[in-house]
Amino acid sequence: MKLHEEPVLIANGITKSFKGKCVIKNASFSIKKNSIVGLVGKNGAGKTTLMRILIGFLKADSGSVCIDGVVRKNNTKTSGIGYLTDVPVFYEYMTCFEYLSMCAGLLGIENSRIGSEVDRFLKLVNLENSKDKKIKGYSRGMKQRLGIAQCLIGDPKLIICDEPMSALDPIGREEVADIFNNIKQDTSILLSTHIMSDVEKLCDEVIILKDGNLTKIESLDEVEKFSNKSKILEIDFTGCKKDIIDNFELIIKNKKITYERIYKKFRINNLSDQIIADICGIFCNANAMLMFPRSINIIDKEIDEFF
Ligand SMILES: Nc1ncnc2c1ncn2[C@@H]1O[C@H](COP(=O)(O)OP(=O)(O)OP(=O)(O)O)[C@@H](O)[C@H]1O
Repeated sequence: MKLHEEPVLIANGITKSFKGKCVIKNASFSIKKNSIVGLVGKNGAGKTTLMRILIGFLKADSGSVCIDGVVRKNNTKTSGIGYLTDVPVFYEYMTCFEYLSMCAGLLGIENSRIGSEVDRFLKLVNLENSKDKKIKGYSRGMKQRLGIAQCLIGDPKLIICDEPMSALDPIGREEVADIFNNIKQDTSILLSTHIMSDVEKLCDEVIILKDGNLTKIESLDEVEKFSNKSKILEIDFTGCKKDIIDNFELIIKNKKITYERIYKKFRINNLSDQIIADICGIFCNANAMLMFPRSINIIDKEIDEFF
């Protein structure tokens, strides 16, 4: 999809310190319409702090935030942005329909429109069949989808989601990813995450926070390269004969692939398309060489190892 070039958010020179420690240093960036932007960084990098400043829950020491063309004063809350915390809390004795209706009312939607509006959001997050169940019976994934519906009320131009997929199982993560891909036609999304495969699957751009400094990756190609750097290809020859394993090692050495060997396991960092093609090529000929590893896996590095 071609991204619309007009930014929905422009942050300029955001700086924030806590007790003399600078967590965000002079950060400037923008978020385009119809885009999904990942915010990544290790624990304590300042992701939540930055998101809270953008939404207006926290005052920056300096800098400005402009939402959809309107510059927000430093300490005012912002309309036009929805916010989903990492662990959303609901009135669990309510049904999801009742809860969203209450939120819609509090946000000033006219009574006559609340029912149809809530149904529209429930459809977007695939909860229409559970709308009359009490929230306390919801799974973690359903609660997360309810949280997304809540922050879509009022059709904000941007939603900001703190670790929206971290606590979910793979199916829950897929469901949330599908929802994000559907709603980005109308709403840009800034999401923080520790999960690099989610970044690769979802994000058009990535903001990296490290030591208070912000850098941004702005093309899909670069996002893919960045995400590849976060992966390790692990080839496990446990149970295989030593000469077969040594032969494999010789082949990858000749191909100048950098690797780490731990007894019968190989770990290959900094994956590229070329390396993946080379490894596939080797195993296409595996039959002739009787080279059958026990497993070949692509795994995500721990976020702290990556940064
Ligand atoms: N209200 C506060 N008072 C003092 N220090 C704070 C406050 N809020 C955050 N910090 C500090 O600022 C730094 C950044 O915290 P923040 O929660 O923004 O990081 P994060 O990237 O969201 O981390 P995580 O991935 O663990 O959620 C941390 O060192 C944290 O201890």
